[in-house]
Amino acid sequence: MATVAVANLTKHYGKTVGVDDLSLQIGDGEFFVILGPSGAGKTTTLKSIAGLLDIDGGTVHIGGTDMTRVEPYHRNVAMAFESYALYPQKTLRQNLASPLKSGRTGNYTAAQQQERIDQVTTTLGINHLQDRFPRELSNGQRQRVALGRVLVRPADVYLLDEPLSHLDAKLRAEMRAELKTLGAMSNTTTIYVTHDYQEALALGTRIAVIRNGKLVQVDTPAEIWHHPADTFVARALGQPEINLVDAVVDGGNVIIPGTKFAIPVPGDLGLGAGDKVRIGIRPSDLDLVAQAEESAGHVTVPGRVILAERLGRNIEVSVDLGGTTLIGLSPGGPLAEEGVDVAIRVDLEHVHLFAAGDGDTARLGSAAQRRKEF
Ligand SMILES: Nc1ncnc2c1ncn2[C@@H]1O[C@H](COP(=O)(O)OP(=O)(O)OP(=O)(O)O)[C@@H](O)[C@H]1O
Repeated sequence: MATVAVANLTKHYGKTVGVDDLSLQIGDGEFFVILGPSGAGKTTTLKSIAGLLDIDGGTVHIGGTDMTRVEPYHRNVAMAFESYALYPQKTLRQNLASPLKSGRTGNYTAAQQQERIDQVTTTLGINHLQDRFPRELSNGQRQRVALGRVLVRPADVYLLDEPLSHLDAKLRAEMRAELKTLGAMSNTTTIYVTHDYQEALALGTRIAVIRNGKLVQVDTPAEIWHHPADTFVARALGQPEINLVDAVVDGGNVIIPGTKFAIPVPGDLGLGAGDKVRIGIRPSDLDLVAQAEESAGHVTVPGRVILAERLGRNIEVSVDLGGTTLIGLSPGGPLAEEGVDVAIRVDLEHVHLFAAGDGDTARLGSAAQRRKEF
């Protein structure tokens, strides 16, 4: 177990930005997730912590010790990559035993080795396959063995780079649950890279969202979900994506022009008449009701369902509010039908306000302000 502190980390590949002045503080025993789209700099960050890259600037401390110039071998971190190599001529058990034989992490008796192997293979659901060779395993099983090769070795920090990316959705969900128990069990500091927001929300004690090599927000999954720092973070989480709609301050209300959407202007944000903002509403926070009735703490707006498509367990509904369409997720029923006049109802706490603009714009007000806004 160890803390990890990355300060002002910078790495360029020629003219391409890998990471740019990135700072992260990771606590002892944390399961810390780095979330970001392809090319955001996730792998570059992990490799820098592992010592596998020549960085341009910044420092890496592990367990309070400056490791910036220390060879990877002496950092006592274990890193798993997206693509894994297994020894083809060794069984699953032998593949997992080899990291325990290197000697640098202590000497294990055969019984101790087997105990660790059993623990890891049980967690990963491959205990019954210990005598198989890699060629006798499915891709998903091979990926789990490769992950096992990392986890079997005691290390101060595990660095996992999209370890579930090659698994199908069902297996991924299962493995996610298993990894969570493993994290809780081993108590080792883990830094886990993914571009899958569900994985990030399910696994992370905290999540760092990065974009173009820069940190955008770092917080608990609940904070990131409920108080995204900007529209980029808001859009990165949730499927279907958060609705983002232009709005304007009119009198004491924020309104969406052309619709009956009106919410009181939140205090403390310094908004005045005519100011433009963007409203964000997650589809999962939008309920369909029969009519627009006043309801304390909510905004209700009449509209019409113009599209209803099944999306797994839910129906994705597009509701036209008068030239503005919002997407909602409904469990079904008579309101979730095309052509039906309905109203949408949203808890005011779930109405996000962002600065006006087309690209990524910032959340208005601090998280603390926003929480007591309405
Ligand atoms: N060896 C390299 N040479 C040149 N450019 C690189 C190299 N490695 C990474 N990059 C670039 O640096 C940026 C960050 O890459 P990185 O692999 O860290 O992103 P990532 O977030 O891990 O992406 P992915 O999810 O696709 O793996 C990208 O623009 C990438 O093209």
